[in-house]
Amino acid sequence: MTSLAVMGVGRVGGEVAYLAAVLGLVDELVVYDVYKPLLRAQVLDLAHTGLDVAVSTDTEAMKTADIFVFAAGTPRSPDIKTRADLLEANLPVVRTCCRHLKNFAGIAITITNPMDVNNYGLWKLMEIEPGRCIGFGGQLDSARFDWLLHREGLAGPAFVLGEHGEHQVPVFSRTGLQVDLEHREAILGRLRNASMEVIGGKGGTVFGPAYHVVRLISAILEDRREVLPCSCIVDGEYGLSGCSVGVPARIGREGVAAIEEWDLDPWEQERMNAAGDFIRELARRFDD
Ligand SMILES: NC(=O)c1ccc[n+]([C@@H]2O[C@H](COP(=O)([O-])OP(=O)(O)OC[C@H]3O[C@@H](n4cnc5c(N)ncnc54)[C@H](O)[C@@H]3O)[C@@H](O)[C@H]2O)c1
Ligand SMILES: O=C(O)C[C@H](O)C(=O)O
Repeated sequence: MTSLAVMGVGRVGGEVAYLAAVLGLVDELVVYDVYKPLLRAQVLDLAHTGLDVAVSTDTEAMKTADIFVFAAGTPRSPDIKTRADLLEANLPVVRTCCRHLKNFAGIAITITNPMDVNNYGLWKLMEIEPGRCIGFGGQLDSARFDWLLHREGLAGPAFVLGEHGEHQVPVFSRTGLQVDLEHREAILGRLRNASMEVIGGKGGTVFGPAYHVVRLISAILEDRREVLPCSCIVDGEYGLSGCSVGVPARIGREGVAAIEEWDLDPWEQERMNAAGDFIRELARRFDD
């Protein structure tokens, strides 16, 4: 019996629950949303698929789920410039939702922005092992990086580390491509803005995040030990600590089985340092 708990079943949380059910990844869904009409609608809509998946709204049952997905809170609208600007709105949501998940025994996945900061907050508030708290965003940024490279007729392994935000770090040194610094900055600029056109056009990003979150869930449940760019609580890796930041993580049934230490070039390491400093400063809010 595999159980997936989803806190916040709006655009992304709802789609993750639906996809996990459709793909037969889980036997049970435990869903919750503070907005009761939406919660009721999502439960009914899932039931009307006729899929053989039990759906519950019992938050107590979240504590024993195999995977807990945190997607509750405010998303960006076009007038909210950066994901970090969501901290004031979403910090109380993290605090409220995690209060009753102390010592959660499964794997937690943070989606809500600012994701890296919130993943650190989830880890602190839930008091679980660092490797069982995974922040989602790097896979999506990497898919966007790959898409941008292809549009320029370039191709190569595309990974994005660092912050899921303004301080993201596309790892050009692993692409096998010679991209000069000016061109790197131009691509980084496009990466930073990649989601805004979607948000402006349809209210929020859905397909991209939900697809990659479900890939992450399946990597965990199937113990694939695949290397995925995820936000992890670091302890000296890449010279960073005291924060959760995007790094290449080997993902398996226990969560983060290992963090890979890649050789970064100076342009990349400088940006990793800036990402760590930026996230660490914001994450202090969870140290109170
Ligand atoms: N990490 C990523 O790659 C990524 C991708 C997409 C969206 N996001 C982030 O995920 C979050 C959700 O985005 P969305 O588009 O699904 O938003 P949404 O508004 O559609 O859904 C959020 C849901 O959270 C619920 N909620 C708010 N406070 C709650 C609480 N205290 N308890 C339970 N539920 C609560 C709301 O009622 C709403 O239904 C946002 O912060 C967004 O920026 C992150
Ligand atoms: O950009 C956002 O605010 C949503 C999400 O983090 C995304 O990258 O799609």
